[in-house]
Amino acid sequence: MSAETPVVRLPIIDFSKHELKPGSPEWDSVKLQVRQALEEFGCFQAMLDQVLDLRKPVLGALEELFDLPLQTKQLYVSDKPFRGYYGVASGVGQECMVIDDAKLVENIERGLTNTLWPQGNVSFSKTLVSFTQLASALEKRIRRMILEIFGVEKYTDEFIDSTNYLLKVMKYDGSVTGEPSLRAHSDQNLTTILYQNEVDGLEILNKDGEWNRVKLSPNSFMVVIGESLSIWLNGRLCSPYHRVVMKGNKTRYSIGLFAIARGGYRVKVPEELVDDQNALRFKPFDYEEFLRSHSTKVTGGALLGFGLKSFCIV
Ligand SMILES: O=C(O)CCC(=O)C(=O)O
Ligand SMILES: [Fe+2]
Repeated sequence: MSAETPVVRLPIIDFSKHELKPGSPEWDSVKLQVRQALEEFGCFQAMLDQVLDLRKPVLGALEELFDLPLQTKQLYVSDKPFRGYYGVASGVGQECMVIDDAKLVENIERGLTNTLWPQGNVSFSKTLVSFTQLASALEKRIRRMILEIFGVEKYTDEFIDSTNYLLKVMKYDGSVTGEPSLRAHSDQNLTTILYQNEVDGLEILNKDGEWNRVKLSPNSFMVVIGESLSIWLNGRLCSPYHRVVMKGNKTRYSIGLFAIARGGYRVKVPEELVDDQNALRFKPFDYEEFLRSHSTKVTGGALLGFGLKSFCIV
């Protein structure tokens, strides 16, 4: 079955224009492309000049990290949901590490780098921080565009200010079994920004219920809508189902920045998105409360925690 999976080329949207300021014609043109891509796929590729500059250091840092001995990687333990090293638990050759509140440079430096390299590793920290900064700036721009698309831009600052970022680095061993290395899921957070090495593996479920392999461009980040944002929009955009299936024996590395509604912030559908034609579909929720109450599992290394929509459905 797996050898036949068709390839989908997701739209590539150019974010590298320097004049890309809210209100400019360039901004409006990119916003329109974002809308079309999200309505069709729930995801797209965002092209940025700086991505190619970061490619070598980021992929190098991922290899350097996962090449460490297992005992060293296991020093990065979890004292909070999600944070930590998750290795080979799934039995499908996937390892990952999650750094919470990655927005804070100190958490990368103090939490991860200094645990794994007690003598320090400045270039490693710098690389992950650069990725985090570029990806989070892009995420904020895209969220602003999405709110404008639905005429609720007045909430942009409050919404963005209530966001935490989580950084996740992943390694997938090659496999020929056709079994997913990361099982099918939709991201439960707000939005996800992904990047990978040259080894493909990501698949998304299209509207006809068929799996498509995603061919990712080396100069672009993959942008994915999560369930929290879909709920905030009263269901207006859909979060795509996706998984990772490895083919062949090459190792895949990926890195993701996950925007998450901060604990204490109630994710609530704006009143402007509810009317006679659009009944309120979701009750307000606190994402951290959901995680706590919903026996969230980090299964196979995925940041899952299924069931957000059923948790808050009206
Ligand atoms: O490795 C990837 O590209 C996808 C990872 C993913 O979907 C996730 O961690 O939620
Ligand atoms: Fe995902």
